[in-house]
Amino acid sequence: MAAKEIFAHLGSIIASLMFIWAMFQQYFPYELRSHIEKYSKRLVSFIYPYIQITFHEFTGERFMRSEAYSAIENYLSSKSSTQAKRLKADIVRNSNQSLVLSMDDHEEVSDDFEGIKLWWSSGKNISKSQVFSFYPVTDEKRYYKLTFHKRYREKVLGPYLTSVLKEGKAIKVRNRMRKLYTNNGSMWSHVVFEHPATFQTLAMEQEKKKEIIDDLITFSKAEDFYARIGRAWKRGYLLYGPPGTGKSTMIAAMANLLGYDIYDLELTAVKDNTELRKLLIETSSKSIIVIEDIDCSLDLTGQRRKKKEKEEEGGDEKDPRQKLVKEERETKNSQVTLSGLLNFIDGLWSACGGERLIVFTTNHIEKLDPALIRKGRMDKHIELSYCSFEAFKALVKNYLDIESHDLFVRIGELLGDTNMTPADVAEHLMPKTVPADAEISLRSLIQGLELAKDEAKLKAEKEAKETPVNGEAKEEEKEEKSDHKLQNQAKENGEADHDVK
Ligand SMILES: Nc1ncnc2c1ncn2[C@@H]1O[C@H](COP(=O)(O)OP(=O)(O)OP(=O)(O)O)[C@@H](O)[C@H]1O
Ligand SMILES: [Mg+2]
Repeated sequence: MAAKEIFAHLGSIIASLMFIWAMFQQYFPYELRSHIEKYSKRLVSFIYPYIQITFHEFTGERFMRSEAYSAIENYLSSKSSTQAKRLKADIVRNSNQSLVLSMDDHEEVSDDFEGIKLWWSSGKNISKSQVFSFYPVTDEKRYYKLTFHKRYREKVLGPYLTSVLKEGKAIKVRNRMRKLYTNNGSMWSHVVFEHPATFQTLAMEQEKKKEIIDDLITFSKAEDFYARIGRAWKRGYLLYGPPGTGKSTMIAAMANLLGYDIYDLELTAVKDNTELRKLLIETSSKSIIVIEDIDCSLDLTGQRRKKKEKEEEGGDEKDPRQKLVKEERETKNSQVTLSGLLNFIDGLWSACGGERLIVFTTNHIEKLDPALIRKGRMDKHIELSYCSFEAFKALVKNYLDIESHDLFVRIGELLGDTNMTPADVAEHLMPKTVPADAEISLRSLIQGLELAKDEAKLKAEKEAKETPVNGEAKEEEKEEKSDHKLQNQAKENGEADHDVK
């Protein structure tokens, strides 16, 4: 009964206060009112020891959302979900479509920074549009307000706000939709990148996998280190191995691990070095620039072939018409040169900020120019090879969800004797029935392995028979190889960066 009376009283007091406030606003002359408001605010700030900072959603240019506001929104999202009672929910389209909660208007959450207590509250100002319309548009201006004791002014304005903005931006990067860019001539176009590959699902030796993950994480956190030693914040990876051993899969896993965008650069579609420069300058920070099958996209053997061509055509060049035709053909073929690419890996990066990984893949590492893959350009060389027993166990855990089986011993033996790629092994392990029957898949794998072993044996026998006949050809090949070696040595001795045209 008593509580009811109190509420009744409270109600009437609030009603009277509101009435007085309305009268005050209506009948007090404007000048007087603003004076009273000004002085009352001063009085309040004199007694009230707290400082308030407001961060508006839109500042200056009306349609530009304030960066600080969205960073704070992200920063507060984790705090709001545990503290605020009224929340707003929204779906963020990232790799796992998570639900993001933020605090609703007029909610408050507290925060703690080195023992300092602070309060964040959200609110909105509603101003009616001045334009007359049948559907009056109300203009909502949201803001966040930070309140703290004036004693901590310096600490809050400096380190605290910096850390809030930094963390907020980092959360935004984590939540954003990632993109896969491809170049169409000299333009990038992009689609949403949603590849499910992760390092957990990647089949390779555990130790090697851990080393790569550690390397990537260290790189992504080393901004200060790279700045201190005066190097551009970039790292080159060369992934090599036979087709179907997981090179492309690993690139997707890298992007998923670090939350980077991917720029899949198709060199054959790039006209010349100028276009390459333009494309690379347009790439954003936090990205992986991928050039697949580098040996195929860049004609590294071109130099030698052109020399031979010149020798053959040496006599004809006196004829100006033929010379013209030849030059024309050369300019048509002239695409990106090795030196153009090298300049980019080395030169440009120092100029534009932000972290970048550059990944080359190839099936034939021996064909690559040593200038391209020396340390500093391609810092880490990763070999992806045929399926080992350890890699098989990882695959079988993913595909069939088993960790041991009687047939594993036989499979282990066969994997040691034959070269089968993880892609082929994976194909055998694909469930063939619903529900999956592990035994059927494993037997199919054994059959496949036995077949591959027999084929390899036949091939070896055939080659052994043909060897004496092909002896001369082998000799020639050897000569070519030593020729190549000599060239490479010459390049390493200082003229590494010259054009290979
Ligand atoms: N190490 C691996 N772990 C898990 N799956 C793998 C692995 N290697 C290959 N696969 C499977 O095989 C398929 C082909 O692999 P991927 O495209 O990565 O090969 P690649 O090395 O890029 O081949 P290519 O040289 O022809 O481009 C993938 O879809 C993937 O599912
Ligand atoms: Mg590939």
